[in-house]
Parts: sequence; structure tokens; C-alpha cells
Amino acid sequence: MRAKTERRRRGSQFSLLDRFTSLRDALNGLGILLVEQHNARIHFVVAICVLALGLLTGLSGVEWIMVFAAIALVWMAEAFNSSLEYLADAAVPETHELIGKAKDVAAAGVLISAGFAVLVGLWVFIPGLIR
Ligand SMILES: Nc1ncnc2c1ncn2[C@@H]1O[C@H](COP(=O)(O)OP(=O)(O)OP(=O)(O)O)[C@@H](O)[C@H]1O
Repeated sequence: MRAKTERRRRGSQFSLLDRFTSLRDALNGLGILLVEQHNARIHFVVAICVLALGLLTGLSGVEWIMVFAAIALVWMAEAFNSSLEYLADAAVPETHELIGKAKDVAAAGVLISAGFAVLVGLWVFIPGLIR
């Protein structure tokens, strides 16, 4: 068992070092997403393009908030989807109907967030289309 997990089990006190370790772990997760998950790389390129387009066209404050919310939502969904895939593959490496369902439902979460992002993109960049 990792030392950190052992400390948590004992109900250890607040430690700034532990908080920095958590932050490092989360950044490591972001790196894993970008390196190992092809969809995450596509989300990354699309997000950069959308941000560049936003700077070029000069979005309003509300439009920027919607764009950032859409990007964050897609990244969150992708992170949870990938995390579930890693867990499922570790727990049940062989084919199992419920693992298939779990992965498909998690992928549906990404699809829903991507659909919202597309709507935001249309609302922000094609004025008059959805207003
Ligand atoms: N162990 C399993 N048992 C049953 N079906 C599975 C299993 N693993 C994967 N599948 C099916 O194959 C699909 C793709 O699973 P996989 O783990 O390859 O994800 P992926 O191709 O990396 O997905 P994504 O492109 O969203 O990252 C799943 O949605 C599921 O329908």
C-alpha cells in the first residue's frame, strides 16, 4: 500500500506537501490523457483552434465564459471516461458485457459534452444561428 494511502487510512493531519503531491498527480493525469488518449489530443487541438478564433473575433465576456465552460466540460468528461477505461481494463481484462456497457455509457458522457461544445461554438461564432 502506498504511504499516502496508509496515512489517509490513519486519518493523517493536513499537510501542504501532500496537497502539492496531489496537484502533481493531477498534472501527471493530464499528461497521461494527452500522451495516451487519441481523443484527448483531438480535444486539445480543437480547444487551441477555438481559443485562437475567439481571440481573432473578439468575444464578449459571457461568450468567453461559455467557451471555457464547454472546453472544461469536454476535458472533464474525457478524463472520467479514460479513467473508467483504465480501471475496467485493470479489473476485468477479459470481455464482459457489463464492462462493455460501462465503457459505452462513459463514452456517451463525452458525446453529450461534445454536443454541448458544438452548440456553444455555433452560438458564439455564427451570430444569429441560435438566438
Ligand atoms: N472488456 C470488455 N468487454 C466488453 N466490451 C468491451 C470491453 N472492452 C471494450 N469493449 C467495447 O469496446 C469499446 C471500445 O473500448 P476500448 O477500451 O477500446 O475504448 P477506446 O477505443 O479506447 O475508446 P475511446 O476511443 O472512447 O477512448 C467499448 O465502448 C465497449 O463497447
